[in-house]
Amino acid sequence: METVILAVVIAVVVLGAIGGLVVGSRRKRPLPPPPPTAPDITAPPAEPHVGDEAEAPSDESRRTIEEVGLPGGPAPVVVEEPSAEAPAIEVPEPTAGRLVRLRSRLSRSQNALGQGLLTLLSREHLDEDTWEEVEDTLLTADVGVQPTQELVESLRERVKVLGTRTPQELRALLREELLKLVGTDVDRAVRTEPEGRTPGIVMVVGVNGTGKTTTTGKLARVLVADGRTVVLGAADTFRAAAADQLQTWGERVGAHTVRGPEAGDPASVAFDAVKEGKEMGVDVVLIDTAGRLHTKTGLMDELGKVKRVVEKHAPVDEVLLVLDATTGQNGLVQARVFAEVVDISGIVLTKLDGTAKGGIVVAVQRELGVPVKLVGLGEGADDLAPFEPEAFVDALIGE
Ligand SMILES: Nc1nc2c(ncn2[C@@H]2O[C@H](COP(=O)(O)OP(=O)(O)OP(=O)(O)O)[C@@H](O)[C@H]2O)c(=O)[nH]1
Repeated sequence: METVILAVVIAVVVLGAIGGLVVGSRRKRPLPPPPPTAPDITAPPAEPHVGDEAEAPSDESRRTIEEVGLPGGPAPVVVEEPSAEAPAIEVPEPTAGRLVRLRSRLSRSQNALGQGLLTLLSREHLDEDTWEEVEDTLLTADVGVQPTQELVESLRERVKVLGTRTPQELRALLREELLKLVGTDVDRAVRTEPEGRTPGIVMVVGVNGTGKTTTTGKLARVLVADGRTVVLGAADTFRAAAADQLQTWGERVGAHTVRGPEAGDPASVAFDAVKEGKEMGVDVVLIDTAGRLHTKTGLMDELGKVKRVVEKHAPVDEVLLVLDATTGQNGLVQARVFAEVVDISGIVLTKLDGTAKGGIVVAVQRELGVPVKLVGLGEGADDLAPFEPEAFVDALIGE
């Protein structure tokens, strides 16, 4: 019995000791960290990095900023796309009599050339020195050597015959002689009405900055003013802004512009322009070409290519060379080079309003054997005028 009691006591003591150990060891363990609660964020969340999980996509359809109303605020406003407004189509001024209307723009040439000559010829004694001054006046106005000599010779002869001279007689004499130099019996109409087919095809060529793109745009207005329909071809693909510039000119008079990719093939734009012009049934297709530097043979060759490609449709009716009247002799050099590459059929002299060298009209015609057909007398949209020899000479000598 005593043995049993002893065994029970030992068992109780051993169990107690074990329990105490377990409890004791548990108490010594550090407390587990508290469950995470939402922290107060004071700094922006870090940027995601490569390999970070993307947020789970939400199926909820997103609302646009217009749909999210402010609490208690007004109902969301529906913003409507502004309807693209068609630009107003302008009605250009008629072309008849434009040069007469714009003749005051030739005042610089009038003072230097017309008035200069009249003053010299009115001198009582026309000695050698005076005739030399006449010659200098003509040369300074860029009339050119050969035409100057012809004019001086003729004037000397006629003044001698005339004897005493009244200002009216002198004026009439000079008018006649200048008209002879400029030429009155040439067809100066821009050829846009080929027989038996439409559209007429006009190419506009010239060196950068002569006013070529502007002239093409103004010419579209000239044609529209005369009741024709026009498609423009922006084959100046080298200068990015040229196509925009041309398109703006076209839109103003309701003319469609055919364009190509920037730096694309000018010949293909020109080809497409004529194709679209045919499909649309317009009267005239005007092609603006890149302002080629006359020293760059490759570019010049390309101009020839534009013409050849266009002629797969039909012959080009008119090739207009745009020359800046203020560049004088340099303009003549350009004219010569262009004439070698394409057959120039007409000349447009721009910026005659800004020069005293109106005599370039005579010189350039002589140089190319091609008539001046249009003259630029300002930057205004309707400042391009059909060239009329009488109105031009009258403006020079001041009626
Ligand atoms: N005063 C005056 N300015 C003109 C006349 N014709 C054109 N201009 C101006 O000349 C500048 C050059 O004209 P553009 O048409 O851009 O010249 P562009 O020859 O086409 O030049 P590229 O496209 O670079 O070949 C423009 O500021 C025109 O307004 C004119 O008859 N008189």
